Amino acid sequence: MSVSLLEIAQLRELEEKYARILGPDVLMQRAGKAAAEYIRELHPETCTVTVICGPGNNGGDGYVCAKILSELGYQVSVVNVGGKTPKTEQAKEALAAWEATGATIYTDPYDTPKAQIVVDALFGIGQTRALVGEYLDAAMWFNERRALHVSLDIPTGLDSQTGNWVGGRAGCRADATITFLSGKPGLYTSIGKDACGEVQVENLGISIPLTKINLTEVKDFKHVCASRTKNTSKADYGRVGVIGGGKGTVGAALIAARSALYMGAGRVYVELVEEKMDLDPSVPELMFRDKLDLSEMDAVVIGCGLGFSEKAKARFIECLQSDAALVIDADALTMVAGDEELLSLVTHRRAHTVITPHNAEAARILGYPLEEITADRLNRALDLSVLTGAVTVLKGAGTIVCQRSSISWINPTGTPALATAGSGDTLSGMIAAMFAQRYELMDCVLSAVYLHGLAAEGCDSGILASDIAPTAAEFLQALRDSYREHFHPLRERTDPVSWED
Ligand SMILES: NC(=O)C1=CN([C@@H]2O[C@H](COP(=O)(O)OP(=O)(O)OC[C@H]3O[C@@H](n4cnc5c(N)ncnc54)[C@H](O)[C@@H]3O)[C@@H](O)[C@H]2O)[C@@H](O)CC1
Ligand SMILES: Nc1ncnc2c1ncn2[C@@H]1O[C@H](COP(=O)(O)OP(=O)(O)O)[C@@H](O)[C@H]1O
Ligand SMILES: [K+]
Repeated sequence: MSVSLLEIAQLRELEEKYARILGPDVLMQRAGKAAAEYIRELHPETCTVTVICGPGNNGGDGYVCAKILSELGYQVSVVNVGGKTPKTEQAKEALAAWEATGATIYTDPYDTPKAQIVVDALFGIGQTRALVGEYLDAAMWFNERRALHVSLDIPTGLDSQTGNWVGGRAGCRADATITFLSGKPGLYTSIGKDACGEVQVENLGISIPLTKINLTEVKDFKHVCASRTKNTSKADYGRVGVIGGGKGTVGAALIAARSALYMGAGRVYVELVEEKMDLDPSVPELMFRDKLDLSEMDAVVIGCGLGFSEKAKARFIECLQSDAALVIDADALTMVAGDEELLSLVTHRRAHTVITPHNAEAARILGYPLEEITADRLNRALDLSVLTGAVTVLKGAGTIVCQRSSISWINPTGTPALATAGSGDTLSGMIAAMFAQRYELMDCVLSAVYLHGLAAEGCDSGILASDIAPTAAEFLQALRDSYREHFHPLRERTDPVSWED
């Protein structure tokens, strides 16, 4: 099962339920304690800490955390930013408990002594409007410190749903975020990827319900991680066809095709609509056809470097009418934008269909300005799946995978090293390879997206698109080794991945 990411309404519901069951302040006490323990893990040696607290329950968490850290021997300064009375009873009590220690309460962080750790407890999921005044100043103070920056629940200013800044106003940037009850979608996509630093989820001893938004984990595609049976041949791993080859962009189809081979497709064929090639000397395993017999293909990738010629469009229509699993990428996506006939063919497909737009392609298909996509990538991915009936892979930092049933996954892997020409083509080839090997629909998509991202972990740049699939294949092998080890009846369980549900 995936890791659930809860939306605000679901978090509020849980909060109310457990306030009734456990008492109103128990979750805040647990959150503050978990935060203090997390900070101790990050910096076991006692040191100077400044906690900046806002007017709501996030601030309450901050007061509880401050008191526990102080009891652990850290030298803690606390700021009640703006000096107002907290808005909730629990937060008032938490402030009173800190005051009872006799420590100074600051109202302006600039008055506090220098600290090695700064803790952001300004706002959490209750922030509804852009930061202004003393709160904005406090967030700027936080960012300016040369210290370890820790945010409680979410970095102040971040929209926990979309991963954008509330009201477009930048807030706190943390090195580490401890988030309570469950992960939230905004921590794992868009600006959230930068603002949170390392994310630690602390469920506060509460059982978290399954939800429609998940963070992908390896267990979500464990069937792909099972070893192949030995008595097999290439016929068991299917045929992938890649159709591209617009003038000057042959490479895109070759990259996709090569990736499909690395990810285990039995045979891979290439059809170039405008160009002619019989052999790719760097990948002689690829086979070239003037026109693929679509009925022989298990999976087809169309769009990578395809161009927009009449011939390309006619071929796209034939693919849409075929029974092959189809990955629609790049130029084919642009063709669909504003073309009712093509869109209708997409929606009427019976075989598996995946669309892999980046934000700009998503904007074209939906007919929205780009900003409306980036403002809420999760909901726009859902719009795309509803419009097309296809599984949507909305690419970018925190790629979103979404089904029409409105179940979504945010992919946790990937780095800016993937922001290089051709890496999307690689992903399309990888997805098609999984289809050719006849895994279940979501196993195919989630595994390809996850492994594609994993291949770039630890790098900011310096990766060529054609290097991604070979590295992803190595990671897949490591997962298969771990899986086999785990389920081997005679071996000790030492593998790092937990495979049980
Ligand atoms: N959901 C839960 O079950 C738990 C929540 N806890 C904490 O409680 C937080 C949520 O608490 P709250 O609902 O009090 O929310 P916040 O602490 O985020 O504060 C919201 C308050 O600030 C006001 N506000 C919003 N934006 C503002 C702005 N830009 N300038 C000034 N005021 C603004 C709101 O009107 C509201 O009164 C969570 O993020 C978490 O830290 C934890 O204590 C433990 C459990
Ligand atoms: N900053 C980033 N962090 C994580 N993944 C990224 C980042 N930038 C790009 N990617 C990934 O790289 C790929 C780029 O695809 P795309 O934009 O279609 O490139 P191309 O058209 O050159 O093939 C996508 O899988 C996307 O999710
Ligand atoms: K916060």
